[in-house]
Amino acid sequence: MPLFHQTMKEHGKMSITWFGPVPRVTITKPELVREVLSNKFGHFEKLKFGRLQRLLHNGLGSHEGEKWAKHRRIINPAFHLVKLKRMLPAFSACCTELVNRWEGLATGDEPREVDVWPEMQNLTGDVISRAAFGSSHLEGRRIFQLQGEQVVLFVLAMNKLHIPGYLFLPTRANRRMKKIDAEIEGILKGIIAKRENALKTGQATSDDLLGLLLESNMESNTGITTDDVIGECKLFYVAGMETTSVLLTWTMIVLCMHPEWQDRAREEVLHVFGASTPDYDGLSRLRIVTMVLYEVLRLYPPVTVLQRKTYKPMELGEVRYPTGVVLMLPLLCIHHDKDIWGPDADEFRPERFAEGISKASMDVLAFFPFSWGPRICIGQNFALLEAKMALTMILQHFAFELSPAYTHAPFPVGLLKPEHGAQVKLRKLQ
Ligand code: HEM
Repeated sequence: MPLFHQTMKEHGKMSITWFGPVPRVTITKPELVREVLSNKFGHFEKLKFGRLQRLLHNGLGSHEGEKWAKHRRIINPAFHLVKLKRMLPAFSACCTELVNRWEGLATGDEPREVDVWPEMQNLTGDVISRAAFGSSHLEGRRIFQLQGEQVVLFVLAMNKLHIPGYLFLPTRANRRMKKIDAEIEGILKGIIAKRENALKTGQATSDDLLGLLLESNMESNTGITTDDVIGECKLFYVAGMETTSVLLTWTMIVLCMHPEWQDRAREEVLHVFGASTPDYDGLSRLRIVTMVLYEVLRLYPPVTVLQRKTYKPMELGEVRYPTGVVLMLPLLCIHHDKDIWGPDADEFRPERFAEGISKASMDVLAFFPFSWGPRICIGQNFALLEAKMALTMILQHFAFELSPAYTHAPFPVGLLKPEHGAQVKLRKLQ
């Protein structure tokens, strides 16, 4: 993030820049970041991208006030521990498919080159489809392919948003975005109609996310509408698929760069599970794997910057802000701050998490890859469980190293992605 880096170098850790007529204040002191994210007095709101945002999703992540509180209350139970445990067979089924496909590729003694980034996108898209739609997950597959394309078009359109009415122009990209949106809505409406019929005749369980949303949709007055259900389903693909896929991608890349940690993680996995399918209790006991995932989330947080806007005049850290100021919280910079993490802040050292998050740095508030406060990521336990399951099964079956074709270029477009892919050589373990 060269702009943040340069601004902080020239003007210090707290600075102001202008985005056209909008003042943007960068805040990097962890206690101030925490104050913004805890939003005790409701003075901060999320940024709105209007029509463009609705083309991508219209769910929990963009709601405010009562609507947000109601949706969060309805969706929360889908992420309770007991529900997550029930999702584990779906996680392992998706991972088994991945391992089988890779085993088919890496036959013989020769290592086989694979770009693991699209592989991880497929995996996490499959996992979300199963968790959200249960038995209709195959129909959901098409959605994540379409949503993947929509995210790319969304990021390109963001750069042109300052041209008023741009979205209404019949450019090729705009027409494609609308077509994708219509196709996704069509698939979701089909899945929803099928499930509603099944619910009415008492055939379906409400265990998955769609079931929970529809149950609430059927409660008159207090429930949510069918459009809301569609908005939330779209969001789950955007929020849950790309984030976890980049976490897994960076984890594989970093474990290639640090084979000693790959060996340690594999030793632990084989010690706990041998060749068996991972279960919940075993996954919760994985210490080295957890330390590795935390250190990857610190160095390569999928979400690199959070943004909020002042909704009313307010005071923060002895500075008084008017309405409409954008507050930039560059979590990537805070995760790399040498004053907080020590002189080796840029190095991969999972052992800093050996005694948990609270002892990893000089400031317990400085690690927040899933954000903080009331709007903390609803899927963080889901994502960590999924990542542990996938990494465990990969380590059980393969050793991996970087391919000469790989170029290290973390690239923050929307999320922190590998600009030129993630080519890795896989060797099947006997
Ligand atoms: C490594 C994986 C993930 C990371 C790093 C991550 C990170 C985040 C962050 C930083 C936010 C806060 C955004 C903001 O306030 O501006 C967020 C919100 C959210 N995340 Fe995640 N996320 C991950 C996985 C998931 C998964 C798997 C799901 C769903 C299955 C999910 C669903 C959501 C939702 C619905 C919100 C909005 C919550 C609200 O506004 O109340 N995320 N995530």
